[in-house]
Amino acid sequence: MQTRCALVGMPGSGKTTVGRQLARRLQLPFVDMDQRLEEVLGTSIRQYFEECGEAAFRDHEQALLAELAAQDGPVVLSTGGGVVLREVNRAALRTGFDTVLYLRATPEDLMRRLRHDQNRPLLQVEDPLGRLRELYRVRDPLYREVAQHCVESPRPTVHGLVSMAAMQLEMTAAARRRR
Ligand SMILES: Nc1ncnc2c1ncn2[C@@H]1O[C@H](COP(=O)(O)OP(=O)(O)O)[C@@H](O)[C@H]1O
Ligand SMILES: O=C(O)C1=C[C@@H](OP(=O)(O)O)[C@@H](O)[C@H](O)C1
Ligand SMILES: [Mg+2]
Repeated sequence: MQTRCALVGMPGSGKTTVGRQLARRLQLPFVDMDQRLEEVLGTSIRQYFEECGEAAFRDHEQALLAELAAQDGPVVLSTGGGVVLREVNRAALRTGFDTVLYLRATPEDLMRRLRHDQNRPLLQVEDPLGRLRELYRVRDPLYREVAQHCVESPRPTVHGLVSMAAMQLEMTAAARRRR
């Protein structure tokens, strides 16, 4: 299948894990924005946040998304959870990709997954669940605004999410062919 798909969602929703497996299943090139940014910045995201701050990170994220959105050719793109915060990024997602999928998960589920994770700078706080709830309150409407489809399940497994995402892309591609 030839498609340009982007995955959005909260940190821990599975964008990186599901995106990689989805790309493998559909035999499409895979790009993870955070992995690319770590290569460009020459350091980990967490380290970069600590040394240069979130705003500097967001500028690099915006520049990379603009570059990726201007390319053509099939791709599965896993974004970082905060990419939807800037309107210019939401516009790039809308214009640069055929399909944007929102991997939705509740703050409580995300907390269970990320309890021992030290790589997400925004969650290295005293009350990470409170932070996740606050991020979710602000971002859930933005993910919904930018995505055509919401991929969710009460008991999601990575395999289940990959299947749901693949099905959604097949349906979108078929609808496009009929038009
Ligand atoms: N649906 C899921 N069910 C259980 N664990 C998951 C699921 N999605 C992701 N994970 C796990 O949660 C962690 C964060 O996933 P990741 O793909 O890095 O999320 P994101 O890129 O959205 O921040 C990883 O350890 C991953 O294996
Ligand atoms: O939610 C966020 O603002 C961020 C999420 C991270 O990516 P994941 O969503 O893959 O964790 C990474 O881009 C950075 O730490 C900021
Ligand atoms: Mg990720």
